[in-house]
This record gives sequence, structure tokens and C-alpha cells, in this order.
Amino acid sequence: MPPVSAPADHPQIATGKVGVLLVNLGTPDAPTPAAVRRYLAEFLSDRRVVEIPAIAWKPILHGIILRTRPAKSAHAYGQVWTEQGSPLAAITAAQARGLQVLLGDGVKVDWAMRYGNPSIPSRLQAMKDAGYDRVLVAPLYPQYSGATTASVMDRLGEALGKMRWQPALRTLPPYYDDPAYIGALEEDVATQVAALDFVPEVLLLSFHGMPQRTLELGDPYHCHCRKTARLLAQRLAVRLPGLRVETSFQSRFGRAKWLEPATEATLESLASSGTRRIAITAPGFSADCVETLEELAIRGREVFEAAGGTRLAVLPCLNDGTNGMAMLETLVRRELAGWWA
Ligand SMILES: C=CC1=C(C)c2cc3[nH]c(cc4nc(cc5[nH]c(cc1n2)c(C)c5CCC(=O)O)C(CCC(=O)O)=C4C)c(C)c3C=C
Ligand SMILES: [Fe+2]
Ligand SMILES: [Fe+2]
Repeated sequence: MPPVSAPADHPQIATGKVGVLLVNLGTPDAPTPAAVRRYLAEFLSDRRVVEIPAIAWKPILHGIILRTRPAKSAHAYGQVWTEQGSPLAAITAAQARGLQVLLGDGVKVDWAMRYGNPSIPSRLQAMKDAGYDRVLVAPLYPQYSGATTASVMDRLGEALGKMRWQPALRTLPPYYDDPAYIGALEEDVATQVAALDFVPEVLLLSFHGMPQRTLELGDPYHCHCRKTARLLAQRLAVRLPGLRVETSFQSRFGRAKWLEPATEATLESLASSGTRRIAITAPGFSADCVETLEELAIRGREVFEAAGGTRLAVLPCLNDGTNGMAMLETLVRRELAGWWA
């Protein structure tokens, strides 16, 4: 595809500079209890994430959770930390660099995190200060949820509220059923499964969970996940006939009922009922992170093997691979159409 550039008949807006801000969830600055505590305090204080009235939640958050969870989570982060830092941050940065190459110099690509660093307000201000007065904000969540996509929009609103001179914004819609996304997943998963040194009986699609109550209140997240799963399974039935595709939800937090079936329970029941070889993919995560690398690949494996499973592969997410980057380029170019840099 050609670089994004001003068409000859629109020279009057050719000086407007266009930026793209990729946004993901966020991650601690270090795999230490203190850094994880700072991160969790910000994350779990977001009313979009924990929808319990503050008067009831604050004592629980500060009394129990922030006293006990940081050490446990820091251990999990320690097991997956890399020389480039947290996998989620390192991969998001790589996606931004890759997209910059694909889009060329006509557009500036940067990245930010909803929680922790680099923050959305700091990167938005930096873009404006550098003269980028049109910014496409792209939350890297294929499936919409109040806890993720809407929370990014809230933070953007807060940031704009403090800016005297704001850039013009566009936002990337959720892309859970977009042919570019489903096609990228199909290609990536089919290639990775074919390259395994065993033939899986089951492909488990594990999405991040949400409280069941959010579905009842009208959050589309569950429906978006189910539609992604259905479309991907239809494609894979052609590419990998004979492979059973199942869907589950991981990372339950707290005591409330979460979306089911739970990934851990699914791994256990599959192994107990005779499945020996399994591949897991996490299509809702645009980048590998503690949830895929530790919860699935370390703890999930332990659960599956303890119940009798013998082979388990967790496939890398789309990350900054060719399929994922081609998808991002397609999605972003579509939103930039008309915003010539
Ligand atoms: C109330 C709890 C949580 C809700 C609701 C929730 C929704 C949600 N999260 C993601 C994506 C990610 N979550 C990640 C980590 C993570 N999530 C929670 C809790 C809730 N998430 C916690 C406490 C943590 C931190 C790790 C831990 O202590 O267990 C991550 C990975 C971050 C990283 O640093 O690697 C991602 C990505 C989605 C998509 C989602 C709702 C749809
Ligand atoms: Fe989460
Ligand atoms: Fe987790």
C-alpha cells in the first residue's frame, strides 16, 4: 500500500500533522511488590473495572487486596519479565515501531498505557506539542468492554479536559468481527498449529473474563468474544479440519460470578475426560502479557498436566508479527482516510 500522503487536490490541509496513539492496558514499571502495588492501586481504583460502590470497595482494596496481591502478582511478573521490561509494554512499543515503518513518515505513531506509564495524557500532550493536531487513538482491544475500551475514552476525556489547545481526535472502533482481524487470527493460528511438534485434539480460545453482571447490564463484551470465536472457528474448520474449537474465560478476580466456562476449569475437565493434547490461543489479547505467559503457559499447564493432559502449547498472540501488523495497518489506514498528513 502507498504511504499515507496528501492528495494533490487537497494541498490546503497538507500541513496538518497526523498522529496515531496505540493504547493498551498498562503494566507495572518493575516486577517488584512496590511497583505492582502502585499499578494495581490505579487499575483497581477505576470505577469502570471494579463496579462496587467506593464506600464498600475502598476498605477491601486498601485493607486486603493491596496488602496481599502485589507480592503474589510480582512473583508472576518476575517469571515473565524480559530484558526489554514487561512483555506487554515491550510488545506494544514494538507494534508502534512496526506501524511507523508500515505507514511511513507521513504519520507519527506513538503508544501509551491506560494505567501506569507512559500515560495517555503525557503522550497526547507530547503529540500536540510536536504539532500533531489530528490524533487517531487506537485502543488495542478487539472486543469492546466498559472496563477496557470505555475506560480509555474516559481517560482521554480527562486529558482533554486539562488541555487549553486540544488536538482533533478519532478513535478506532472495536474490531472483534472485522475481516482483517479474523483473517489475521486464522492465518496466525493455522500456521502456528501446523508448526507444533504434536497434533492438538482441541484448540481452546481463552478470552479475559468479566463479571457476569456486566453482561446482564448490557456490556457487549461477552457477545463480541462469542462472535470472534464463532467466526474464527468457522475459518479454522476449513483450514484445520478435525480440530475441536472451544471457548473459555480466564483471570477471574474476586468472589462474584464471572463469565463461564472458566479457562482453568475447562483445562481440568478436558484432561479429566481424556483430552491429552491441547493448543491454547488468546485472541482478545493483542500482545502477550502476564495473563498469557504466566496464567496460561505456566499455571494453565500445571492444571492440565495434573488432570492427565500430556501436551499443551500456548500460541503467541498476534503481537508485532507479520499478520498482526498487517491487520493494524488495515484498521488504522481505514480510520485515517481523509486525514491526510
Ligand atoms: C476487577 C478485575 C478485572 C477486570 C474486570 C479485568 C478486565 C480486563 N482485563 C483485560 C486485560 C488485561 N488484564 C491484565 C491484568 C490484570 N487484570 C486484572 C483484573 C481485572 N481485569 C488484574 C488484577 C491484573 C493484573 C495481574 C494480576 O494481578 O493478576 C492484563 C495484563 C497486564 C500485564 O501487565 O501484563 C491484560 C492485558 C481485559 C481485556 C479485560 C476485560 C475485557
Ligand atoms: Fe484484566
Ligand atoms: Fe491473571
